[in-house]
Amino acid sequence: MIPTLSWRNNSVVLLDQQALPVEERVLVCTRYQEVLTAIKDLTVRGAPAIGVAAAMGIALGSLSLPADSPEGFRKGFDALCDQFAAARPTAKNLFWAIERMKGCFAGAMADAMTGETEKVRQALVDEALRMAEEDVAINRRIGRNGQILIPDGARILTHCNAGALATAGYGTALGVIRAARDAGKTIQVFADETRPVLQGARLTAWELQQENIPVTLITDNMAGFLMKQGLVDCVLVGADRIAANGDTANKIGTYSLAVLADAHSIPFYVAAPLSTIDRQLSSGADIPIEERPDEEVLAIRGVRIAPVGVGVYNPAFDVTPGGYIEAIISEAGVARFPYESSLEKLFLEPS
Ligand SMILES: CSC[C@H]1O[C@H](OP(=O)(O)O)[C@H](O)[C@@H]1O
Repeated sequence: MIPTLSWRNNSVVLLDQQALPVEERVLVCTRYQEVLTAIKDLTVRGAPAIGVAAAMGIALGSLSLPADSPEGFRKGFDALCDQFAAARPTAKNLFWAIERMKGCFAGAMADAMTGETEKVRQALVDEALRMAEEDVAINRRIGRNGQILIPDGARILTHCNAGALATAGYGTALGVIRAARDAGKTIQVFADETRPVLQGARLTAWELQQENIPVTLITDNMAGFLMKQGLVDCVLVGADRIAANGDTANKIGTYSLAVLADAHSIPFYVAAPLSTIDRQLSSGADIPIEERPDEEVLAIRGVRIAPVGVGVYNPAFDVTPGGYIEAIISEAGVARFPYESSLEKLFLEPS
């Protein structure tokens, strides 16, 4: 599979996720503005992936920053970071990645002050590439930690795409599925199509098919009936921002799945790197929820499915209270309710 994102000849190469599954094509970004647009229009999407994409975009933008003065160079860098911070509001990983790039810049400031801006530019590129590499390793650890929860023969329902396409590789929720398969377990996946942008139908179904992982596509409104028939053993999803008490923002429709799973006594798991956890947020009440363009609801691939002029509400995420979540799987280990303490332990005493 073409990598979700990569750095090639001072350009950011993105697998164009708007074109999948019909066409596998890449977008070669030679200017940071192209990366910024790609994040906004979901050419690249998924919490960890947009973090790494922003890091690469900032590194790309730094290559053309005017360096006639250290102050001007720093102001230009800060403006780059601000633009990427405004791209999408919900995924904590985006802001975590930007802070990491700022830390790298601060660490190289001595070089910037002496006009060694080429060293700073290279340090930023190296940091972005390191983040991409680390993300895949983190996802493999999430997979190992999570697959223990997956019984042989499990029938897993997932929502949206929390796979290699949502990360720098391997995936979070789909990373757990890959790890369970690699542990020799027989699994099958039910993928919610995930209206309105259809990440499940277009991306998860495609991604799992690439690896011959059995996947059955369902529409979002079928999940409850599937559970009632006893056809789901667990629900496994990704996350975009997790509050200190475990309240989790994820793709719209996740909360509905959690309530349905609770009603049918089906375990509901969240898989996410520690960079998704917002330790400053005591609950999910203040997680910013992105509202996206009406067109995403009014049409599918450009074909209008609703009358002109109808009102539209298009929140891209919802928040699942921590009490509905059986376990949160990270690279540092598995946290269980109550999350105020168990999540903090992951930061302090990784297993
Ligand atoms: C591994 S995080 C993936 C996460 O991001 C998705 O949102 P979007 O496709 O809008 O970026 C969705 O919430 C996934 O669970």
